[in-house]
Amino acid sequence: MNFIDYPDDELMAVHLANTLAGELTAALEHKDRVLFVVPGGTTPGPVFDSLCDSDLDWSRVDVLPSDERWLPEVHVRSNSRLIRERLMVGRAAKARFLPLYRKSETPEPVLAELEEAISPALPINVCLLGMGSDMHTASLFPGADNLETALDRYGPVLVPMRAKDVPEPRLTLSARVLRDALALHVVITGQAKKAALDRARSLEPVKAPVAAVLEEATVHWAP
Ligand SMILES: O=C1O[C@H](COP(=O)(O)O)[C@@H](O)[C@H](O)[C@H]1O
Repeated sequence: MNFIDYPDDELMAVHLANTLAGELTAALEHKDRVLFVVPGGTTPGPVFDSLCDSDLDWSRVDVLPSDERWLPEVHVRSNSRLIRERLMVGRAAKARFLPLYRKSETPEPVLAELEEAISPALPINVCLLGMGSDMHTASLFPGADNLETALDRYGPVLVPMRAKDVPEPRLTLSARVLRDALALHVVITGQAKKAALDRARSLEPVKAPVAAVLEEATVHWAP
């Protein structure tokens, strides 16, 4: 794991956005289309604000959420909504969005359809993840019903997930797919998440799911 700490979150957003733009540009030199995975939640907004006007060929970038809260896209908690409103604007509006949601009460009936839509775009070229202070990343939550499947090294691409205290069903990329990303970053802010990261480094992924991706990752932290 590589760890970068920044004096504040504004500097982190700008620096991280530059890093991601550089990696996307480099990937576009070798591939026709590149796959960029991004998180939802509260942390990545400022990174998206800085990244969306980067001068790169967004028309050849596929943007895929790391996980989705099973809610209509108009819902304020929808990860897709955040990504569309904060990342896929300005120059980045030309990117193609690969949703992890279809209109259905639960993820299971549309799982195969979604997996079929995203599998041809794999592996991930550039991946940005968030982390909760409970040590979850994407929707790999400690104690979640399908965590074992999602952590399996031969596991599927997508895994539906339900966890205590998580208000809606989730759909998440599996640890295997995230770990296979050619460039992998985790962005976190605040002392509580720094303490959670330190704790996760000495735990098994089944207790601290973020540990499943840390070895390959660069973690960006600001107070
Ligand atoms: O529920 C989720 O949480 C994580 C972390 O979110 P944050 O609000 O603490 O930044 C996020 O990375 C994930 O995409 C989201 O579904």
